Amino acid sequence: MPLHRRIRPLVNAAQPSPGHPLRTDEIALLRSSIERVRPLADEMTVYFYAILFQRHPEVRQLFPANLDIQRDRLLRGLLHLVELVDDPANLAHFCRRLGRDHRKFGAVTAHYPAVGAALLDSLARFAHDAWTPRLADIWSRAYGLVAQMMTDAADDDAAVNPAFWNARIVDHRLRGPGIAEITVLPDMPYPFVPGQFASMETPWQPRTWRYYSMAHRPRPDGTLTFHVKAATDGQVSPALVNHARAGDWVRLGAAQGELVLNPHMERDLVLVAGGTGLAPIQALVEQAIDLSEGRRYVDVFVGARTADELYGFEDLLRLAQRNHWLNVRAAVSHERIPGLTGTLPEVLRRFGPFYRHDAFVAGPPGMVTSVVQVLLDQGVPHSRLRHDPFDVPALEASLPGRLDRIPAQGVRA
Ligand SMILES: NC(=O)C1=CN([C@@H]2O[C@H](COP(=O)(O)OP(=O)(O)OC[C@H]3O[C@@H](n4cnc5c(N)ncnc54)[C@H](O)[C@@H]3O)[C@@H](O)[C@H]2O)C=CC1
Repeated sequence: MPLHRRIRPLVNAAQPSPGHPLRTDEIALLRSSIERVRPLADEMTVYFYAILFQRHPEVRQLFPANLDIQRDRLLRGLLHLVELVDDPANLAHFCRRLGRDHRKFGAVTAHYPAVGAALLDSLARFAHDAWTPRLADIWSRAYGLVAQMMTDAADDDAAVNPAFWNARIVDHRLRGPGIAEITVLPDMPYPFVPGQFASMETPWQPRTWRYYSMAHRPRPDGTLTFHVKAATDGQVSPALVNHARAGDWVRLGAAQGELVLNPHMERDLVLVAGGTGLAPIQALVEQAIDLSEGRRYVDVFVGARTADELYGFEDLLRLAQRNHWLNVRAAVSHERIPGLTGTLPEVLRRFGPFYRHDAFVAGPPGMVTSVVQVLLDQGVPHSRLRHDPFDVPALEASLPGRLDRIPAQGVRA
């Protein structure tokens, strides 16, 4: 049975049924307890992992050696779940994605109670006197529901997909300073739609997963190409750019992401790519070519810091030469070159307004935030703006209809 038919609405102020739905007053309590621990988030997450690993040492092996990013994600995930608690459809969507994605960590049903107990004990400790038996009961039911939805989704997914895909690097080429285009061949068919991304684990940082978008529509030969820039403070992307070679193996989690075209919509499109955010935008351009056949105009803006980093632009120009409805423009922000100079938000202000368009934005979080603001100022409604808060997608990726509520923020790979 599909998951959405299995879950009952979480909120039911009139008729609370024992053990399950949360009433409005209970949700308010849940939220106020989270606000209470929010300033102590760092200490609370350290404590959470400490007691979890002390009680269940076998769980430690599921996590990367360096827990810093993971710590950050736990609390953000929790905050996000609490934010969605009165929105059953989106909560189910989020838990489903989380449950499916957690399969790659080897997270089995048996671990959920251990995590839940550590979580409640941590909340109890850091909420101090605000923690009451009633609050403990509310949290316990909320956690139980989330864990149930995640395990159901994981079970459903296990019927059709592997927990992860092994993929062999078949091509590795440098496209700019510190930028590589890496093509892999998964050992089994890898389903995705253009604009989505995969999580990737490399042999150089076991159990550390980073996110990279497929730069194309699905191909007949099943290969996948990613754009990777070696972040100076990163652990995974520098290894992928500088050490990975054809013949190396990586692992991929299931495709995710909401940066996807609705094939039934025919509005004009504005697509904005900053740096390696070009990957999903290029995939959307390919799909628009398949779908549109000139039924709509597509404006693409590609931004880079320097001309050397403006890889991939010529490929787009060639596509534009063959498709009159496709316009592509590039902007360079940290160098003066003939053509467009400036940051993407500045350039979009010059070319807009795009209020009749559907807008898709991909790139560094700061750029996404400011481009989204420019588009909102130009009258693009939230409902027609799509972006993935890319650096923490499994936990905070935008949900249909909630795009306006999700901040773009995060850490570099
Ligand atoms: N689906 C998605 O949203 C995807 C996101 N990404 C993310 O894109 C980023 C790419 O990084 P790089 O290639 O190093 O980009 P970058 O730092 O070289 O910047 C690319 C462009 O964005 C502009 N920009 C950067 N920060 C800005 C800010 N705060 N305000 C306005 N404009 C700004 C730059 O001027 C330049 O035009 C990574 O963080 C990666 O995680 C990558 C692929 C897909």
